Amino acid sequence: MESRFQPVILASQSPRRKELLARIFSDFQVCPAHADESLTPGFTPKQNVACLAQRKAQAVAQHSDCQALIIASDTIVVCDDVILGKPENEADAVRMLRALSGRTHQVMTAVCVKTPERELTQVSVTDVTFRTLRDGEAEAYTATGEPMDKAGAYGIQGMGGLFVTGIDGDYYGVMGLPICMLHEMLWQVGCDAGTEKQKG
Ligand SMILES: Cc1cn([C@H]2C[C@H](O)[C@@H](COP(=O)(O)OP(=O)(O)OP(=O)(O)O)O2)c(=O)[nH]c1=O
Repeated sequence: MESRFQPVILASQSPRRKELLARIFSDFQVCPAHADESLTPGFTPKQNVACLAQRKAQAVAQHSDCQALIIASDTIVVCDDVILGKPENEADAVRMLRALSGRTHQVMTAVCVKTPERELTQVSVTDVTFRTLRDGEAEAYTATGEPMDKAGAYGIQGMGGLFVTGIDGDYYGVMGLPICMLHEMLWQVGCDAGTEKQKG
């Protein structure tokens, strides 16, 4: 069975998500979502990240072909119930990295899959443990620029991986797109993405 949804649209500007979605679909469109990314007071971190992914999917759906399959995602880092999004500036990045030093935090990535008939949202949660950072390490890492477009101010797939002593959960969820969970969700909405790449 082939996907009956055309086209497949990734509602994201993230190069990591594009790279990871290419493991499932060989052909898809990329359409960055312009959605309100403010948090909702009173929501848990899980509810907030789910809501952000839904907003991104809905924003792109408004301008899309009626048979489109839209995939949107949002990633947050949660440390002691405090949500860390992308750092606002270098000082903010250093502050986040120091908060994560020597501790275990959660990375939550929500995925929203939207078809003409259905909208399905799920959240992947992964525990990530950082070793204790030495004096000056947070500043030196921030100066590389790598933290600036990433939730929690680090990239596990880059030099940020040097801080990680272990993870419990989905590595790809930490990177921004949990491909195993997404693949299962695609089945649930009636898109047979198969185990081999197919045309979107
Ligand atoms: C924790 C962590 C986050 N990230 C990234 C994934 C996300 O791209 C980013 C969190 O920001 P998001 O707001 O989830 O996504 P984005 O702005 O990059 O892209 P878009 O909204 O258009 O989809 O942090 C990593 O790349 N590696 C990591 O280890």
